[in-house]
Amino acid sequence: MEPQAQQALKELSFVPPITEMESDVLTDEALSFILKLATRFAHRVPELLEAREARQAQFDAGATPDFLPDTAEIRNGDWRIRGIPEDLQDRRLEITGPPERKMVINALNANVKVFMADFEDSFSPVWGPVLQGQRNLTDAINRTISYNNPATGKHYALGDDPSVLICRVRGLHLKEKHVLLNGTPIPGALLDFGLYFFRNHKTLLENGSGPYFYLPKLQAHQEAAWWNDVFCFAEDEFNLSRGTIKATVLIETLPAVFEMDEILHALKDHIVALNCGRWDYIFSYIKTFRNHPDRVLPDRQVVTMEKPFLNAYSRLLVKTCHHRGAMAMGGMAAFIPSKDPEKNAWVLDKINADKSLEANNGHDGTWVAHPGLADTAKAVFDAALGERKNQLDVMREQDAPITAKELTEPCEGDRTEEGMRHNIRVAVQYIEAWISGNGCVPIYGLMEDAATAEISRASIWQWIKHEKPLSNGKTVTADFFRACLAEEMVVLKQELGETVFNGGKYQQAASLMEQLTTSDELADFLTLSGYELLD
Ligand SMILES: CC(=O)SCCNC(=O)CCNC(=O)[C@H](O)C(C)(C)COP(=O)(O)OP(=O)(O)OC[C@H]1O[C@@H](n2cnc3c(N)ncnc32)[C@H](O)[C@@H]1OP(=O)(O)O
Ligand SMILES: O=CC(=O)O
Ligand SMILES: [Mg+2]
Repeated sequence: MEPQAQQALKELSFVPPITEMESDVLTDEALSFILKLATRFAHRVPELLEAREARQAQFDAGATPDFLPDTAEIRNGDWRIRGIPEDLQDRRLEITGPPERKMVINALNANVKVFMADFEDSFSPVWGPVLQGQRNLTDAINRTISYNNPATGKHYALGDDPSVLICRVRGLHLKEKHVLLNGTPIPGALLDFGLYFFRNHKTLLENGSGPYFYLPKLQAHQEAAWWNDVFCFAEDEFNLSRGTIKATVLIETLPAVFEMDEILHALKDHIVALNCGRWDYIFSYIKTFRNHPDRVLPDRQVVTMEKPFLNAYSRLLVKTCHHRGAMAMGGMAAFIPSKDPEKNAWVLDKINADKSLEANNGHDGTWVAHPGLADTAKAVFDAALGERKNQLDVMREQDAPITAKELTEPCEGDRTEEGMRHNIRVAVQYIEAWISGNGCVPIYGLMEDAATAEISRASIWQWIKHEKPLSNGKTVTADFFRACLAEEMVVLKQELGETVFNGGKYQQAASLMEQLTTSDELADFLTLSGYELLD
């Protein structure tokens, strides 16, 4: 064993210890690289997270987010990002999904340009699947991936022209409790990044692609600078030229929308795009304004991209990106196909409307959650782009300036008892799935993942906090919520059937939901308490 690898095994520890079965992914050489990353960068993450808290304390005291006075020079400066590789020039349609074996093959074969393999919102980071996800992606990159479905006998293999692969790593708030550096769990983001980069960068580059990443849930440009340091270190370590790693940053927190120029600037050698992660963004609006009674959101169903604060976010993202030569990706409509043809036609109409709004705002591409939506979404962007690969040329100067007031506009709409009860059933079912190891599930015809479920549970917390009246005159209190939760558990048992209900972790999910919803402080992420319940 190389001396460096021996060192890695001394300083990193594993709980439980690495098994023979895991040593194909956790090789000595891979661990040596993870150790270098963790030693150099892990200690800066708590500082970044503390800065988030300090900022939130100001919002809690009544401040509202705004553009930063100290970085006006960056916003006013004349600079552009380094550039966009050929295989990322056309991103009109991207499919997303957790890195499960069948899903990876289906996504790479779908009628899309890019597959975002997701270790974040749609993934429950159980240790085994974290490692299996890495194996699946490496097999996909090596073009050796295949899968036999034992239930149907169907064989899955890659087609001739797989889509471009981008890996979304975990957010900075999530630790990987199975890997410790001097006794402290390392950031999940560093493990996901380190393994994917180490295992695949060479083959990706030989295949004419590259190590491409989606970075989720950033709240400040200092976090982008941290990622830039990680990327520079990784490139230097493997003698790769600056800018080999390419990143797309999700703008999915309210503070980050005020720092888009700064984020692009901090990562300018590496960044190629920003993306409107609308679900986390809505969740972040709730979190940021948790103490602001005038900014309590209505029923989740009415908070659509047509609402002024969300439309302003999409338009400002397009404008900022195009000004700097970066692509502006749209986000996810949560609808998924239905087996009922009439319902499915309705779903496709919704997809068409949502994607048309994005294309008209100037986005260069968008996301779908399911291959059955790909043709519809792609047709919208095909029509908008014409002969072009993207619409980087669209500047929409008529949008200037988009103000802080527009971005933080209160959102009109009803708060209903049915909306609240619906949120309870969705959140309980999603939490149950997540703590059982499944990060993305269809519930009542919608794709639910960590970001969408956060909205469901945080909305109720906010309604309780501000004792909001519902459209039927009742007031939302903790006791009222508890009574509704008990009743909705009975409904869920009926809907799911006794066998599924009793065989699942629904009681555990309900008690986590109760704890999250009635606590004095709004918990940062449901996945933090959820992770304590995971293997
Ligand atoms: C807020 C955000 O962050 S959005 C991004 C994160 N969220 C996601 O990535 C959602 C990804 N989507 C999914 O996980 C799934 O579509 C779900 C869970 C919503 C529904 O999945 P299923 O219940 O399996 O759907 P369904 O039964 O209709 O699937 C039909 C086929 O499509 C495949 N499929 C469904 N979604 C996807 C996908 N996203 N990528 C690739 N294939 C998919 C299924 O594997 C299945 O394949 P098969 O016919 O070969 O067996
Ligand atoms: O990650 C995407 C989102 O909408 O959240
Ligand atoms: Mg998200």
